[in-house]
Amino acid sequence: MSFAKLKATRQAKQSYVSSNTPQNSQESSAVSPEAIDEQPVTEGIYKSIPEYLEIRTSSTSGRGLWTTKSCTQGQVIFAVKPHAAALSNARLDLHCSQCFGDGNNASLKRCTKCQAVYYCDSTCQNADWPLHKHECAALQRIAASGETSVPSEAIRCLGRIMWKRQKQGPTSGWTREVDLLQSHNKDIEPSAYELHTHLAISLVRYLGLSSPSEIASFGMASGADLANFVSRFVTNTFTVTDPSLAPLGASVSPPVALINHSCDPNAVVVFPRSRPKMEEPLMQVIALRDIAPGEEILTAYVDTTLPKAQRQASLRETYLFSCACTLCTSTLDVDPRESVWCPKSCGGLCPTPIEDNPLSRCAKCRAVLQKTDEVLDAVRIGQQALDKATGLQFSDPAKAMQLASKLVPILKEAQAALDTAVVSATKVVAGLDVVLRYGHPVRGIARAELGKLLAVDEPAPRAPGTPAEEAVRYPPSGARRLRLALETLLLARAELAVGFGAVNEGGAVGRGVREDIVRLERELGVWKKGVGEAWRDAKEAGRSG
Ligand SMILES: C[S@@+](CC[C@H](N)C(=O)[O-])C[C@H]1O[C@@H](n2cnc3c(N)ncnc32)[C@H](O)[C@@H]1O
Repeated sequence: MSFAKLKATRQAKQSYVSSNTPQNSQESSAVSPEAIDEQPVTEGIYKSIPEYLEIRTSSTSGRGLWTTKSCTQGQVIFAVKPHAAALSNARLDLHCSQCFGDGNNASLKRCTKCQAVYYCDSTCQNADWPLHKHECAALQRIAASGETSVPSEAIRCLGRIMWKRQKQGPTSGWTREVDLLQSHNKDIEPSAYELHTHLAISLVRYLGLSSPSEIASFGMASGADLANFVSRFVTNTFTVTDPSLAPLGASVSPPVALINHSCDPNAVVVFPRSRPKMEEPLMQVIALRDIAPGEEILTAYVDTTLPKAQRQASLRETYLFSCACTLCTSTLDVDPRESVWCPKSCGGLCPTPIEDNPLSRCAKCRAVLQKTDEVLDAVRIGQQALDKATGLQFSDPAKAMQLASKLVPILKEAQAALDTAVVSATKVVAGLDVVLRYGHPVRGIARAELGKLLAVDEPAPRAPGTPAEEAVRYPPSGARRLRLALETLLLARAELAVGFGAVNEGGAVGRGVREDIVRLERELGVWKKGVGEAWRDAKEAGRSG
């Protein structure tokens, strides 16, 4: 197709006609109803989006998805397989490159040609072959050139989209959806421009293109088209996660990418791994709360446990907008994301002291926060530890897993270490409860982890104290601890069923929690029986004595 024709096709795709305004709008909408002015022409595309979702366009946030029917909390609003997905380099030898599963701990089979990707079995390998045959040749070419590392997930994901669009053709629905992804090519900052240029150059090399004219075989007319394509990728890419939310790689799904952002979202995108493996990785958009007809579906693009300044900076840098959601415009005295618990334990919060203004009081009881230097140090050390742990999870997940698995035997042997871990996990859960909406998958996962820690066999359970002592002891010991573990896991299961979808039973983690609950109920039954028998024995001994 000629450049002029391509340009005309693109312009036709981007011409929008007027539409009705929505019936009503709710508080978490990214845009006010007055701002909704257009409805894009989308005939023949976005077929995976259910009929009750409408694409509407506004001058403030572009296209978005609006529901015309009520959605209930925990409902899967829609589920799609991404147009393309690629595992991160650190995950290549740990997961199947087709279904993204971990092969259920059985050994994965390596592609004998490129030696870079792995599969569960020949079924997964055959299913991936139509795309991997191009990728395999590209990876072999890159290795033969003396390059020791495999191209990044971004390049491999972009490569997959390019080969698929070559196969589908420029006018196919699949390609049109990709071409309609929002691009910020014209507005990007110089630093982002460098990143895009670097990605585009690496992509050209990966695809093995030796002249600009070869781009035409991918339905693109010029290097500028390629740069635009890269820009679209950056704005619309999603992280694929495993069922416990650990990052696995990058993906692109144009239907899901229609959803705009809010820091107080009414929906989440997760990969609960609830379907047969050939349908995975499947992205599922789940309602975090009941959503009324006429509301916009909104997800969060950034970590909403972060303070506003960090969220805004991240949104501006990658997505080029300033968020005006309910959370960002709220005038609350104290944001739990930037506060510490009241020193008098009244349940209130004190704004985190800052060096310029170390005086901080509890917003509820007005108690003054003492030792602010220590608080500032603790915040700094905590942030450094978090950055380090997150960095390791991305760069070397195998090492992160190895370190975590080394912890388990330590916890099983040292009561004090186990109790400290329980206390820390409890603080994480309490913190997440005040910053994230009920049912958010991060809350569900954290609560499941706490429940599992409480259920670990105590190496040296404490002898019971007086009822008054026991009432304030945390974590409790013995049967009280097991009961708390059970209650925590029941709460976790309920939250996971929201965040990962009710029909998915909370995804793989939710299903694991259900098994833990059954085990604990059995164990508690044994405790009860044991205690009952001990009472009976004692009574009988008393009678005969
Ligand atoms: C993944 S796309 C979302 C769909 C996009 N609106 C479209 O028309 O294709 C992300 C882009 O949408 C816009 N956007 C998303 N949420 C927004 C919001 N709350 N306010 C303003 N713009 C938003 C920004 O331009 C952002 O870079």
